[in-house]
Amino acid sequence: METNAIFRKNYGSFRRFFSMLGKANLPYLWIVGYLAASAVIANVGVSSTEYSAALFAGNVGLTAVVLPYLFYQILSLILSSVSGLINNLCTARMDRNLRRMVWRKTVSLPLRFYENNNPKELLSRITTDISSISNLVMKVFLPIFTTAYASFVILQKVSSYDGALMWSLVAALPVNILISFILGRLQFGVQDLINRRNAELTATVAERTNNLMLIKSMSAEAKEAAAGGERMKASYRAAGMNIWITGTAIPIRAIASVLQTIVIILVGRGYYASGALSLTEWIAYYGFAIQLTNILSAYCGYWTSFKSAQGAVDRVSEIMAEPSENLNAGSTMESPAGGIRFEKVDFSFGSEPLFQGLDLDIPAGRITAVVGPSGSGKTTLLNLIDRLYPLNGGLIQIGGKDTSDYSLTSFRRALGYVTQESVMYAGTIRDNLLHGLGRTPSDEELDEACAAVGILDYVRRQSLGYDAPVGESGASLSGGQRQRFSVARALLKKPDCLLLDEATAAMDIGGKAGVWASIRQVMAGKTVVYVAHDAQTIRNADYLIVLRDGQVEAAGEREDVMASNSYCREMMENGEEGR
Ligand SMILES: Nc1ncnc2c1ncn2[C@@H]1O[C@H](COP(=O)(O)OP(=O)(O)OP(=O)(O)O)[C@@H](O)[C@H]1O
Repeated sequence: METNAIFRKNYGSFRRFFSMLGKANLPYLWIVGYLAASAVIANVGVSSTEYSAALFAGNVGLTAVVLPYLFYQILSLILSSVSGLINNLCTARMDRNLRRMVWRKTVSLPLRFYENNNPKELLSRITTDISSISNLVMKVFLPIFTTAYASFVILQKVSSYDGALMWSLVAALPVNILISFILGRLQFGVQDLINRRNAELTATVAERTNNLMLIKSMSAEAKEAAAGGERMKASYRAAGMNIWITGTAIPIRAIASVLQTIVIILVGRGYYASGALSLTEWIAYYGFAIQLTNILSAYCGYWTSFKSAQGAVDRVSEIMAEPSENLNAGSTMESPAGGIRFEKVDFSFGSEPLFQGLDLDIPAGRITAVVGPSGSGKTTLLNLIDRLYPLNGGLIQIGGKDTSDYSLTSFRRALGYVTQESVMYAGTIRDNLLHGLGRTPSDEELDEACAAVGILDYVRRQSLGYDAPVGESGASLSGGQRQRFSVARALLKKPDCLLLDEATAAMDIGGKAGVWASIRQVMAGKTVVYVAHDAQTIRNADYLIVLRDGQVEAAGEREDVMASNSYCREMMENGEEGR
């Protein structure tokens, strides 16, 4: 999306970029090794050029010229291979470290961040953009030093032949630099466009492959194929522009290089003709001048990478500059026992407020159902209790203490929360049950939790038991089975406060009853808050809260509210009819 905050056009934030690099734990030792190897290569290159000049000037003495020439040639070859290897290793390590850093940041950003930025586009941040940044460091920033040193060594040598010659050579060099600079600016714009188009394509493919079932059930294959095709066409167009610009740049650079060579010859020939240079020096001068041109042309090619990476730098450093959730600030929540109180809570997702001055009491040690029409704010209420979003105003207390006083990590660990989606990851049943648990329970304890939610028989039927894979996002499980494992995972936390968002909605009637009997038993004397949509589930509550448009319409003992509240009565009547 062009309007996406990640893509805001705000280039040039190098302070943020260097602060990001500072945190990335770069492979400094390898970098020093690369710089040292480059310095040695520069000096070896000078010796090698001088011996080759002597050789081609007719000095063919075996020990004085030929053997040293061969020695420096071979040494230069070996050192160039080693330095190339180190450079590639550095780039790979930098990729790894930067990806780790951005990924750590990504998972620690507040949910609010993802309201404004498409999470799927972050895939490209972690893949393509990080590669551009590693390239930028290894192919642009470090070569500033290696190129400068190599140029210095060469110019120093030329000036040892004749100082004026050295300055004439320096004056002749900027032709190539100017051309590369102009081409670099052109390529930057196109490369940035390619990155954005690829990010959009990745986001589309990731989202659609997650929802293949919907696409098939809606017979939307042709429409989705066409929509994906449009994204691919946009990527292709951007790549096509890049190919044209790069294709045009090659002959322009070649012409510039020929012109440069002519200028070099014109500059040096006068010195040779006047006898200021010997034949060997004249050949060496030519070799040095060509080397210098090649070094600077290559560096100006890196400048193109620099311009291309600027967009990536901006996007990634913007993510890194986003404030993370402060997970560890505050006191440690030992046990969220006690009633939950909302005091004048204000909350909104956008400009429209969802809750305004919401006051609400959820009793301790009892089972409370939250009901209400779709969109009335039930899920958000649970999310706010779990502190997944910061409040705009007011406070939420548990047991008389402001929940924001506790560290987020200890607070969320102490609460059990089964969300509406029953999220499962690719992995084994055990991986999913232990996710975020912070301890390794015995198989007996796992059996107990699975028996409580009626899924133990299923586990026993698997030849691998708890080590059976569940497929991508739990694809090999039914909706009801996913919910049972999700509830088991929450029960294994042994929470003093359990939040359930339609956590039994996909289960059969008998299964629901069994799971609720277990929840009542396991959570006896502890606080349970759940969102319910159907008559059967409502019956499991002791206490009932009816939400409507972000307001509490009714709250009290279940029987009282069911008898007095029109929404509940209607719900029960529909529920009875349905059975
Ligand atoms: N991440 C979000 N970004 C923006 N608006 C949101 C977000 N989540 C919920 N909303 C809006 O907040 C309101 C309350 O949503 P919520 O999911 O809490 O309702 P609900 O009562 O749980 O609904 P349902 O019974 O359908 O699950 C809705 O208008 C919804 O559109």
